[in-house]
Amino acid sequence: MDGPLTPRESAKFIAENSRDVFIDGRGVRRVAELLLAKVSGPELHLGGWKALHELNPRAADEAALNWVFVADTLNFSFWSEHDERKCLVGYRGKTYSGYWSLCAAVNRALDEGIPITSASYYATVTLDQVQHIFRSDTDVPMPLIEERHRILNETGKILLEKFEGSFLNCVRKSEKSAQKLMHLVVESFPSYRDVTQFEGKRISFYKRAQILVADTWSVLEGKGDGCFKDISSITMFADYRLPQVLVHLGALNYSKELLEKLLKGEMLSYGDRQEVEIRGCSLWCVELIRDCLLELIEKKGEKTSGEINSVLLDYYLWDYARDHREDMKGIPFHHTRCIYY
Ligand SMILES: Nc1nc2c(c(CN[C@H]3C=C[C@H](O)[C@@H]3O)cn2[C@@H]2O[C@H](COP(=O)(O)O)[C@@H](O)[C@H]2O)c(=O)[nH]1
Repeated sequence: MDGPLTPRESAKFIAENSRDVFIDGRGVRRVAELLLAKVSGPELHLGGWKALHELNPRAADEAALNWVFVADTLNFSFWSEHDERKCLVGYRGKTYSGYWSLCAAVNRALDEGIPITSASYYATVTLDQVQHIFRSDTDVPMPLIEERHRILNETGKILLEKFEGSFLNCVRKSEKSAQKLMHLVVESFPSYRDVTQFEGKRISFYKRAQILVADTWSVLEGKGDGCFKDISSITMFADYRLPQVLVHLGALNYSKELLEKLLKGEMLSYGDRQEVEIRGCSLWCVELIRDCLLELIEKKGEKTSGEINSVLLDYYLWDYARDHREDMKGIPFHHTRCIYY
């Protein structure tokens, strides 16, 4: 049986058949113009991954890669039912929420001498130990903690069996191809298989596999084993924050019926038609924004600080969403509880 459509093909197909989510061409252009002003700055540059984020590793070595692998293996579902009651992790004098609470907990564990980024440790780590490592400063635990425990054991065992316990060996097997690495990760590690159905077709988003490739490229600073010649083939990562910021910026719209559902905080299940439309149209929207931005750069002869691709646009828009949380309060994000994003 042939595989699912690629994320890019899936997104195009979904956008062409979507009933409740719509891309706004004028909004796409407005976002591209917003980004045009940033193309020569640090935010739309590979170096921003380290320069702008104090919890990310500084190094570009095997240990840093294994840090990225654990972080992206657990990089899912941080949202809480009530925003005022959520998991928080204090680390080195700062308090972190959401994805950053995961990174803070990993760094806190390493500081405490717990080798949480070593496969030989997390392949057999117990649920009690995982609950301690990812403990919250509030009475709200990190969501899906049992799933995180199961996935750590499963992933650690496979990394030991197939890649001598180091993600560097997985990267080296992909021979500097982003696509080969993405597919090797999806084939080897079940929790990365972000695949579902839409209108009778098998589609893929591979959100965590794609962000793992992107973070590998970033942590290795695009050099050596991380010099992916095809990094531009990686699309944005279909999570629950990007749709929210794209609606906020006017590039994406929801039908009245869907917006009402989201405003009520109704759950959508992984693979539901509307959930797939939100993820697919967001992905396609970012592809259109990237095309428009590259046209504007060409037309205006703008100097860029390196190649502009969907990975960098995604990172920028995700950071923008974190920095504009207050302004975006009125825009709902979809509530899906799953291990894929
Ligand atoms: N599209 C996209 N989704 C991303 C990321 C990240 C963090 N990655 C990079 C960002 C900085 C570092 O440089 C990391 O490399 C997390 N997420 C997703 O967001 C959700 C968590 O959101 P909140 O609850 O607000 O923390 C959850 O689904 C999580 O999977 C990204 O970059 N793009």
